[in-house]
Amino acid sequence: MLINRLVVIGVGLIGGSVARDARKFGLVKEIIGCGRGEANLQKAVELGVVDSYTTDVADAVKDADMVLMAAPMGAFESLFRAMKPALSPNTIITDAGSVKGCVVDDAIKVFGEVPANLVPAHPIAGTEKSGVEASFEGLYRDRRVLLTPTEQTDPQATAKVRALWTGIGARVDEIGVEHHDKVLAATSHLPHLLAYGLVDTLARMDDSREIFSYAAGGFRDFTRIAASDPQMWHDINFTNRKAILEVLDLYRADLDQLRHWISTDDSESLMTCFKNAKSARDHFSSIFHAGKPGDGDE
Ligand SMILES: NC(=O)C1=CN([C@@H]2O[C@H](COP(=O)(O)OP(=O)(O)OC[C@H]3O[C@@H](n4cnc5c(N)ncnc54)[C@H](O)[C@@H]3O)[C@@H](O)[C@H]2O)C=CC1
Ligand SMILES: O=C(O)C(=O)Cc1ccc(O)cc1
Repeated sequence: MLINRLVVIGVGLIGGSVARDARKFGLVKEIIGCGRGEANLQKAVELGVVDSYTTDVADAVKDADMVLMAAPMGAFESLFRAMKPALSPNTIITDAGSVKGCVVDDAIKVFGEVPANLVPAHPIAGTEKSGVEASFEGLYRDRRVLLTPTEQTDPQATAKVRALWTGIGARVDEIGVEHHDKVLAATSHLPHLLAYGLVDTLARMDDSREIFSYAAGGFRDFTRIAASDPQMWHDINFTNRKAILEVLDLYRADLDQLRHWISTDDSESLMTCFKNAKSARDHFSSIFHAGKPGDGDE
């Protein structure tokens, strides 16, 4: 048995999916859910995702072997504060948040240093749905999980978190915190921002009903992620502000360039751009894993 008592703070899509598989693969003896929404936590017990729950964070973590934080990024600092008085030095703290620099920063604010047993992590798969009822077994089979241990992180804690993810079928890599946030700003945070922005722009147009009713598959592909949880994406944009602004500025400049080519009838430049993009997309699609929710390539 890898973990005696696992505490999942935020039993939603991600926390619930990890809990389901941790149990299925016999990695945990007991799973305690913790969060703010009692109805969701009760549902988690009914579904067998957790064994019991509490809304009191200190109570939840006091005898935990591992705490998995799977709440929106904006909640992390107050969660660290709430767990601090009850944490044992042997308890491993890990998370599933989409941004990693803010986890380290929040931990330093609360604990005065990066705790040796903090192993920041990010599973790079999910869906646009939220809540425990959206969680499912197998979400992380063959999916990538990035661990971002710091210099202070105890390698044994990292090994245990790695074993949890590999135990539920994920492929685990380690990467630096800052590098993680830069890469994910480009491949995940920017596309979500663009999808939200486009849908909002079109929804505010006079003929929006007609626009949406005649939308083809391409529009659905591009905007599925705009149905994601607004609170979660609000928090991601502010906690990864610097990296997102950098890549957004780059993209804005390239959009202006596209506009310029169209307005000046520069057919050659537009064609070159589209050909380059197509060959890059064709090349990268061979390394995507198609056919499962959350891979962004359905
Ligand atoms: N949705 C996705 O596809 C992915 C999400 N993530 C990250 O995982 C985390 C959780 O996301 P989801 O499971 O999708 O969200 P979710 O909305 O399905 O679940 C989040 C849970 O956290 C609870 N919660 C909210 N505020 C809280 C607080 N202050 N204290 C305790 N619990 C609180 C909510 O009640 C909910 O049960 C986020 O940090 C997100 O960035 C990471 C990878 C993929
Ligand atoms: O629904 C999708 O396609 C996603 O991109 C899910 C997702 C959302 C946030 C993450 O940090 C990682 C994956």
